[in-house]
Amino acid sequence: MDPSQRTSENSLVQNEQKNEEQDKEQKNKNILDLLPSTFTQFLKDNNINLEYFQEIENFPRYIRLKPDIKVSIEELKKDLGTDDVQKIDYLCNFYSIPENVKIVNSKYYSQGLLYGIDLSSAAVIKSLDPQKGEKVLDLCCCPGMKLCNIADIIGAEGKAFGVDINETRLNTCRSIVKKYKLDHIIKLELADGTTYNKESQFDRVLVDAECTHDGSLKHLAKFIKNQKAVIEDMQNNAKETIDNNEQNLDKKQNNLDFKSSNNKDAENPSCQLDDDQVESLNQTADKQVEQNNTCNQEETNQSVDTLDSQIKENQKVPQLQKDKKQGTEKKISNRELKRRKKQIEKNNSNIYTQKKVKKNEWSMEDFQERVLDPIKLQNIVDLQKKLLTNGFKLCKEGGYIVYSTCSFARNQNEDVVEWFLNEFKDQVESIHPFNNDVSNMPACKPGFIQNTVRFDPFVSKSGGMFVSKFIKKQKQLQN
Ligand SMILES: C[S@@+](CC[C@H](N)C(=O)[O-])C[C@H]1O[C@@H](n2cnc3c(N)ncnc32)[C@H](O)[C@@H]1O
Repeated sequence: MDPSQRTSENSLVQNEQKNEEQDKEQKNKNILDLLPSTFTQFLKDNNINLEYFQEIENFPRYIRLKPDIKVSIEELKKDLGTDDVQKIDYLCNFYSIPENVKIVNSKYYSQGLLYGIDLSSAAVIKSLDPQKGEKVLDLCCCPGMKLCNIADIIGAEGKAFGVDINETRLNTCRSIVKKYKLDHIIKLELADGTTYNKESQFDRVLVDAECTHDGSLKHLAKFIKNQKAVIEDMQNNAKETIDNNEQNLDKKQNNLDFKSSNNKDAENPSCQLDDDQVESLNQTADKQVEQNNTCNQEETNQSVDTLDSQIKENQKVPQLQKDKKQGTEKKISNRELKRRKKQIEKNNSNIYTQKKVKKNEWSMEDFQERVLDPIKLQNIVDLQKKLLTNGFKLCKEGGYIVYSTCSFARNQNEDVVEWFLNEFKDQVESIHPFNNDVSNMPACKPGFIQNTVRFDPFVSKSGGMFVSKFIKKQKQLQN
């Protein structure tokens, strides 16, 4: 190949790369537009890569089989009705399947032999590393997927204690435990994990703490999908407004033409003013489309105000017309104004507070409440510290504690670990959740401090998860 040909090929590749980057940037921008600025600030503060959100819609889902079941991958494919079943080698009896496969139709699922569980959750149990016959405590156990995983590993010679403060969730957990025929291994207790007390100490303690759940990106994916639908609705409404306004403009122009040929008074300023206002409403509707795309709460609120005063202005028009004895005009204008006002109000309803969400889906209020409310956040961090402290107390010397959350927030993760290590400096030691061996767990990345790891959609194709592990030192070894 001559050098000039090579140069042009290189520049073609470079251009393609540039285009791809621009596409990515544009996609990120679009997604950013769907999220309120407070939330995107939260993402930035916690180093949450926006590309996560591109990935979520393409996530696989994961299944785990009970350890004692011998099923070939071919049988599994047949049972699940898909050829796309991939074995995940670094997790025991673990597979990825396409997102749209409904496991409720699986015969193995109905027989209690197959679980739906996220990769990051199974990784937490791999980090806890329970052994056959051990006594293990799960201090925040509901709904119970990790607890069942523990029970499957420790077997009938072991005992798994599951504690949760929420009775309803505990009842759900109870039926899951029953379905998977693990009631002889698992003991469930309704209790506050911060004060739960047992004389005998545990070989391993899992503190999968209550958190803001912002790592549950599936919620986010649904939220974004909902927001997209809301925005599309609003765009359609705004377009309808523009079309209607244009039609009215034509009608008014015809009226005006008709009147000017019959009545000199028709060229009155109020008619002119009305047409201007139709035009200005069209512009407002255009702006509305833009604003709806921008999705900035403050801006949306501002436009409500602008439109309100616009409507008030419009309402003065019929009065002026009445003064000028334009009876028929008044009738049309009032009706038209009411319709416009209704349309504008419909368009203007704040998209973040629209309750278009179904049960189990997040609205913007859920986000605000879960992730952004500073008082709630502080309470959660306090709770996490108390749970970890009690988990530490209940663990036997030489035993292991795993602290995990499904939040990306540093203050619920690394900051809690740093506090814990400082508080119990002579009594605990942090150890790497996967023995610092990438082949043990390729699907995670280092956390912000030593011996901590993070799962995220980008590196793990899973929900977000933070994992840390400690060993409780034996007294004679403590300094
Ligand atoms: C992240 S979820 C645990 C998920 C669970 N480990 C699993 O894998 O299915 C947190 C749980 O903590 C529970 N929780 C909150 N405060 C608690 C407390 N003070 N004591 C015990 N459990 C608590 C909640 O009810 C919730 O079920």
